[in-house]
Amino acid sequence: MDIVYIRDLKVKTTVGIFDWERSIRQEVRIDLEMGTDIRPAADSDCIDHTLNYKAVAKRVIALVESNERELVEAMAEDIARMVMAEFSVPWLRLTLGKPGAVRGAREVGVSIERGERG
Ligand SMILES: Nc1nc2c(c(=O)[nH]1)N=C([C@H](O)[C@@H](O)CO)CN2
Repeated sequence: MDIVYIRDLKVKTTVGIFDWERSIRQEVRIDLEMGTDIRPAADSDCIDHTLNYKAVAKRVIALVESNERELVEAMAEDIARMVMAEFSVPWLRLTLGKPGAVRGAREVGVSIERGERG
């Protein structure tokens, strides 16, 4: 299986368990790897034959910007389900991080893997 990826996608959203976090928008950082077969696109050199990372990124940004969750776990699962359903992705690995959320750590968050690798 091949991978189409989006790395270091930064989006502002409302996420967190504390009252002060419910009233602000903070940045989350997303890495997304999506399983696919790139050979049809490699042979045809045509965007219609591949998983369009720009289209996926636009949907992820729209979802995260409009999403309000307490936990990064919930937000990560929302993104994974949307990508798999809307783009027919059979397998993905997603990291959702909150930069600077914990003093002394560059980033905290979750990494999840969903679906079957072909
Ligand atoms: N496993 C998690 N732990 C924590 C989360 C979370 O979403 N998942 N969230 C927080 C707070 O919102 C934190 O990010 C604020 O600094 C704490 N732990």
